[in-house]
Amino acid sequence: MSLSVSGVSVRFGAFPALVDVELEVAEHEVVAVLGPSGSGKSTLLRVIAGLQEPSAGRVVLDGVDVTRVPPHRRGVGLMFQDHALFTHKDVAGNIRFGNTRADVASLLSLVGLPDVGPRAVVTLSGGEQQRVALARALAPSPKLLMLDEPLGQLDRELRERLVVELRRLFVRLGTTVLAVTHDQREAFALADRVVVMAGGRIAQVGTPREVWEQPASEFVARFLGFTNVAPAVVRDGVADTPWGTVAVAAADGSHPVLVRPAGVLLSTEADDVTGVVEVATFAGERVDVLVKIGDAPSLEAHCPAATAPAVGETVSVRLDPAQTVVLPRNSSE
Ligand SMILES: Nc1ncnc2c1ncn2[C@@H]1O[C@H](COP(=O)(O)OP(=O)(O)OP(=O)(O)O)[C@@H](O)[C@H]1O
Repeated sequence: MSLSVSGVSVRFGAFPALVDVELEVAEHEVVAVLGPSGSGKSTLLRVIAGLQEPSAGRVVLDGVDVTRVPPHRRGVGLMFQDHALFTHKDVAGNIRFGNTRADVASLLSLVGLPDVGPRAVVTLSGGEQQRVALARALAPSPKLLMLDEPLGQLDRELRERLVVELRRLFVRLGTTVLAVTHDQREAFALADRVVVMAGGRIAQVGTPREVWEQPASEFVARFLGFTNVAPAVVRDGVADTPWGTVAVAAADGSHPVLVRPAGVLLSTEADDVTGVVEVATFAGERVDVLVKIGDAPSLEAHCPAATAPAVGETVSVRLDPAQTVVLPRNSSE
């Protein structure tokens, strides 16, 4: 099922929860909606599901305007953050609640739990309950499946495993999926495209790679976890940053600049810019280092473990142009 959201706004009293949101999702596409708490992700899902009436705008499913169609007639499935299984029913009973004619055995084998039908819900682990909730959401064979923080409550290791399973399952089923998450790694692993929201607006839409490589604003860059963002003055293809100069392809003027931690090159050879290692955190194959250069904000560097400097060491700092991104000057945040 294809989805088109156009000009959707939602106000709660004077508070604008969604502002003129435009979003197109193609049939079979998996899209993740990403953003900080309160940015409007759940509200957007609720508008599409028909649980929240928009103050303005339209929701179109497969070419049909459903803005005034009640939720149960939209053919969309919704799985909420707190998966809200009925604890007084067994697993099979929970799945049939969504659809009395559901093929419980196939749905359970689809989510990798073939034998749990007769089990009491409370005897399942958190991850198993999450999968049962997914099986229940899939029971009516929705053409558009919407998931609100599908892996929200689980620990990181389980989430990383389940997200790969979910992705495979969606590809196999060919269902159009819209999934809300506040975790960028989860969004990147799950989705064909991600939508980054900020303050009720869409801050960026793109493939995970596009968003990672070229954040649309300083806000998006910081939300993705990049901390090396600072104002720079560009002249003749060279950006003057608080951490030294670096070649960039940008017009002259002031721009925020992002330097990815892998592009902060540290060495013990004498060079123009030097700093002192404040923190060195072992992270397996690499060491995450914070370097203090004069009064500049601390600079994060990812160093190969074999050559990483120690705390207190003085190091030369160079910035790799290939890992430097000039961000738009007038970011909306
Ligand atoms: N029924 C409501 N009445 C008033 N304000 C609301 C209502 N529902 C949501 N809001 C507000 O709208 C904003 C967006 O809420 P929403 O739940 O969509 O955010 P979110 O991005 O899903 O956040 P989270 O990641 O914390 O779930 C929040 O500031 C929230 O407090």
